[in-house]
Amino acid sequence: MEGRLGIIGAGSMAEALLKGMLSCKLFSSGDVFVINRKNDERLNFFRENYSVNTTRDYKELLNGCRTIIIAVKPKDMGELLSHIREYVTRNHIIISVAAGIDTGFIENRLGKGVQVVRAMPNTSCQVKESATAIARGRYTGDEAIKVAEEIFSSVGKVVIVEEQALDAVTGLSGSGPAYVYLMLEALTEAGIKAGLVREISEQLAIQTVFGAAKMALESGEAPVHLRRKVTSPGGTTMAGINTLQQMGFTASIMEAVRNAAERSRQMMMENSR
Ligand SMILES: NC(=O)C1=CN([C@@H]2O[C@H](COP(=O)(O)OP(=O)(O)OC[C@H]3O[C@@H](n4cnc5c(N)ncnc54)[C@H](OP(=O)(O)O)[C@@H]3O)[C@@H](O)[C@H]2O)C=CC1
Ligand SMILES: O=C(O)[C@@H]1CCC=N1
Repeated sequence: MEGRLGIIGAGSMAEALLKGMLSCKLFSSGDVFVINRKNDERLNFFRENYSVNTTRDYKELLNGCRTIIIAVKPKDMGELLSHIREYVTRNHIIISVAAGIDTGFIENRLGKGVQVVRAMPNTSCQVKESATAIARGRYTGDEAIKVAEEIFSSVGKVVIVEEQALDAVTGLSGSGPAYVYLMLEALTEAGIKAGLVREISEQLAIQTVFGAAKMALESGEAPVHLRRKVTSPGGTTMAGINTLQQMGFTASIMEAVRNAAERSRQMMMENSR
């Protein structure tokens, strides 16, 4: 991609994104500038491991880069926006991945009709398998959306949604990898309890989740049909599925996504105070 990329925040999301983008050569490391607030070790780590440029100067970052990814915690957004406000222009493309911070919040604090894209990727960016949703702000042109689409397509799949869908997206696919890891932890422990050694149990659990996701992606069949194919009447799967449902598996997933989406909405309220 042409031009330079500025990344504000040097945490786990920034690293996952950067790793994915560099590995598919969307940007060369010399064209990427990373800034954080105080953690020197983290900036050194980015410089040494990814050969990107690092700075502590918002002016340098904003003057040198047209496309900016903001990856700071939602609670730090207000303070950050007040620091960069004077350097941001209408030519910039500001992409925020912060959960629960809407484009209006960013537009109001940056002023002057800045182009903002709100994105919700997940940490699987690192292996180029993110599920990302993006939404445009009030002043965002088609070219800015294309740039964001290109960035997140380089690290996985992208859907474009209306902004009101982003809390639901956050509860489902933003937080989703953690639900799957929890399931992997549980499957591994269950396998051990059923008599397997840890290494084998974990390997089987991971490959099973990977294989099931790949089937759902590639077979063109709905998950409900794929599930029925595994479940022989009176067989082992039925015994397992019945237990899962008796213990509220579907209900707990529905409630988890609902609660996470609600938390995303709450975060907006907390941060706009
Ligand atoms: N982790 C995930 O799975 C996902 C996270 N997100 C979103 O990504 C964002 C980042 O999350 P995550 O990477 O987990 O958080 P981290 O805490 O790992 O990283 C946040 C980074 O922001 C830096 N920072 C804070 N304030 C400023 C500032 N004013 N200027 C420059 N840098 C600053 C911090 O550096 P320092 O301490 O030096 O200030 C830190 O390096 C969040 O908004 C989150 O909602 C979105 C999707 C998935
Ligand atoms: O837990 C969080 O708040 C962030 C947003 C989505 C995933 N992690």
